[in-house]
Amino acid sequence: MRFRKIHGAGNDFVFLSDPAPESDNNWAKEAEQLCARRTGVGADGQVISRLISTNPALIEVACFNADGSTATMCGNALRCTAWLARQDHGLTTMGLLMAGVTHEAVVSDDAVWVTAEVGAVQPRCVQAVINGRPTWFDSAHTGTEHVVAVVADVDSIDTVTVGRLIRHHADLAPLGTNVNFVQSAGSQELRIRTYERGVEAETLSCGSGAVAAVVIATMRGLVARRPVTVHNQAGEPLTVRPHPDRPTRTQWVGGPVTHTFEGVLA
Ligand SMILES: N[C@H](CCC[C@H](N)C(=O)O)C(=O)O
Repeated sequence: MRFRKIHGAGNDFVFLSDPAPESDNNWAKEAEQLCARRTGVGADGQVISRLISTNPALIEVACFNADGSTATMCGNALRCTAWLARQDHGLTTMGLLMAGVTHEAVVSDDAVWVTAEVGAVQPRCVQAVINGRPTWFDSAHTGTEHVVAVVADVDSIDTVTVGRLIRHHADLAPLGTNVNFVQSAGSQELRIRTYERGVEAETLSCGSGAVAAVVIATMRGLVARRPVTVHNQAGEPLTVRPHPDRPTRTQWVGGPVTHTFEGVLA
């Protein structure tokens, strides 16, 4: 089977596009094997995409985390899927159906944009001591579980240690959460670091995490309800902006997509 390796602002995926309908693969197990950094292709996740209609253009997307768990939303995987849909099918606008939710997508030459739906927000849902300072995390559901802590300096955080602590916090069981650390970086600019559930590590960027960060940063008065640049560990910022028709419910997240290599699975 052919695969393509693509990253969305540093969040990397193994893509299997339009697999034969009769293939009865155990995708979760396949994801675990293919995402392994030493013994597989190496990725944060595996994405299976299928064009299910051309008019209107609709693509079904399934995303598995590196540990084989299912991601109900992955902004960067959706952005990469949309980029591929332009390559493969010449589509520049389309719907992307993931975990029962249809996301809008727009592909331009310099960025790929997808929508994220914003659900429940809960201020101060869990606390941790970070560098000796008790710090609250607010939660924001952006298609998947995210918590966000506003901190003075994201570089000073041991993201893996604190991330794991919060990800496994008893109050957030059994689902757990992705964990974001956010810092104000000027007018309409944030810096972010994300510990991702399912990868169980810090990733270089996270689309739904960037959206959660902007939702919480807006609530906390760090940014206004206008486009926000979110600087990540990849050095390839994502931009988050409110959907003009439903600014409180839906955000667009956009940024670069890079096709790095492709091959055939042995
Ligand atoms: N990196 C992804 C999020 C993956 C979410 C996943 N870690 C989970 O919650 O299962 C993004 O760009 O939105």
